[in-house]
Amino acid sequence: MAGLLKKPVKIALVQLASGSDKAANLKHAREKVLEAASSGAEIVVLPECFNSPYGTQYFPKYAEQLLPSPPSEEQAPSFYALAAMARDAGVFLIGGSIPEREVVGKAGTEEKEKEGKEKEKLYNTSLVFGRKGELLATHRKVHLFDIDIPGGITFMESEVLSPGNKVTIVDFEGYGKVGLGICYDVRFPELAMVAARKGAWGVFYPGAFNTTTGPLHWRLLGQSRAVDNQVYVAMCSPARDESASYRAWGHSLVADPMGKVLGEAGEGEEIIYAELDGAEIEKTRKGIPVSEQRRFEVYPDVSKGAVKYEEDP
Ligand SMILES: NC(=O)CC(=O)C(=O)O
Repeated sequence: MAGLLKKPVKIALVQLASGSDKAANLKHAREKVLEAASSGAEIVVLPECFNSPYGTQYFPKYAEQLLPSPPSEEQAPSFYALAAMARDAGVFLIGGSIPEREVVGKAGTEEKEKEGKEKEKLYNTSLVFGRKGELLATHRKVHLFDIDIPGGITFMESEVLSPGNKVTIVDFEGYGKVGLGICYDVRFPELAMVAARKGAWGVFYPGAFNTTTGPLHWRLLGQSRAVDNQVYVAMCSPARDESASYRAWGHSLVADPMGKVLGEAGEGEEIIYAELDGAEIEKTRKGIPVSEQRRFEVYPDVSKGAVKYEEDP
């Protein structure tokens, strides 16, 4: 009987170097996605904010209107570029994340009349495309990155962004289901736990940790989510740009269901490949059967009850 991961799959994490020129970033991402596909990858992942520099000052300028369907290629170039990359490479593409603009209170609506003007909300959003370039899922970063470490880093995504409100699980036809989170989401075990208990074989995180938190937490969190749930975990970072206001940690990595790191990048641009096999999930779960040993009479099952899980898009 096929397990959660229905057949072995090769994945690629593209630790992309990007800058301030959106068109150049999209072109470069396309080259790398095609390169990964020509090396046999069937699922390709891009980093958080791969089409822009990362920072609250950049989100409004780079944001595109994406949903329910993008207005035009001119207004949503990243959406169309990602769809074309997935189609031309023939891969499942987890398109990192990009700043998204949602116009609320449209002209003529009651909300608009009350407010007297159109308003907009911004999100940090990941788009997932299938092999024919069709949109499979969208995930808006649920946990906004608001931290203040004296002498380290202060970052307040919530000054500009609104959070997403759902757990995202996407079905890759022929392979099975994966969960999706963006960066800071990895610090919240519940998202990965819900996805795993709903049958995901892996959890994918486009992310951009930094040089303060990255050294201690990035790898630890990736391994923790893998071990907690006995699933594969993949985390894909941008390459470090020493001249940027936000210096990404890099170190894109894949952890297996035992928590072993199968591949990890350095700080520069690089593609990390890993071959994933569902038999590893079954072997781990047979040897350490935590999923049968849970004590839901002692604590609640977070995958039950008030879980927001909407069909995508
Ligand atoms: N950039 C993030 O969302 C998260 C991060 O850098 C951290 O948690 O540390």
